[in-house]
Amino acid sequence: MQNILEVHGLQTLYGESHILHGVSFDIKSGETVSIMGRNGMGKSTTLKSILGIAPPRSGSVIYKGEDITRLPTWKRMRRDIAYVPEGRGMFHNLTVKEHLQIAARKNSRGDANWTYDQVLEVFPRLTERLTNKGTQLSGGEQQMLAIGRALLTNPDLLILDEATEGLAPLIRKEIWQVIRQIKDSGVSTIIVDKNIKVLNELCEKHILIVKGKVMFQGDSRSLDDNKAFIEQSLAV
Ligand SMILES: Nc1ncnc2c1ncn2[C@@H]1O[C@H](COP(=O)(O)OP(=O)(O)OP(=O)(O)O)[C@@H](O)[C@H]1O
Repeated sequence: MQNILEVHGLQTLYGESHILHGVSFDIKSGETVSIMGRNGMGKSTTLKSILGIAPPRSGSVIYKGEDITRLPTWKRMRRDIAYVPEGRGMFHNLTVKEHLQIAARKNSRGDANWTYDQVLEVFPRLTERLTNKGTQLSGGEQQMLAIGRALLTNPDLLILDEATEGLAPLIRKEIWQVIRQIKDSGVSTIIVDKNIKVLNELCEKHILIVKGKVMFQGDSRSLDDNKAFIEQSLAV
């Protein structure tokens, strides 16, 4: 299988603060990959470097064989990368329906595998909220809307930061079910989350970041073999 993404030696700084110290990994097409790590270790910064929101000082991001390290974020999005950030970014003046309608587009190949109706089918809760403003939704509904919006761009690579953080158990369960459906639809996905159990079962590959360095990468079997070390690295 071909790599959809290769990240080589990312060194990323915010001003004088050196956050990423040579982060490298790759993702095969269709793979679902977890990024784990304690708070403040550089998970979101890794995602932001891939997206061009926090461009690395050195290192490279290769997407579908093309070096996109210096491309502006919007051009990466036009290459079918979608991002669901922490905090979700809803507009207070737009309804759920409008959020979804504005996001919907074919991808760069002209495909529209995810449609407005399909998104409502996987997130029936949103159907009941179509006329509500984005910011009137509960945290879980906002997360569903954020994922729905991302899907409607028909991405090849979906990046989810803190997909289930702070949500009620039942809502988490619904979101994990949808992430499973996204996986089954063949979209390559990067998920930052803290739930090792679900990630272990869902993802083919796992990456552990500690203080801006990749301290572990491997498949679920290897994750099991290194469980003690990984749990220790995630313990607060
Ligand atoms: N815009 C910024 N300016 C300066 N420092 C930042 C900025 N964003 C993040 N940082 C710092 O960079 C470090 C890594 O943050 P990052 O958000 O990548 O961590 P994380 O592993 O995603 O953790 P969390 O789960 O808390 O988001 C932290 O020390 C954080 O305070």
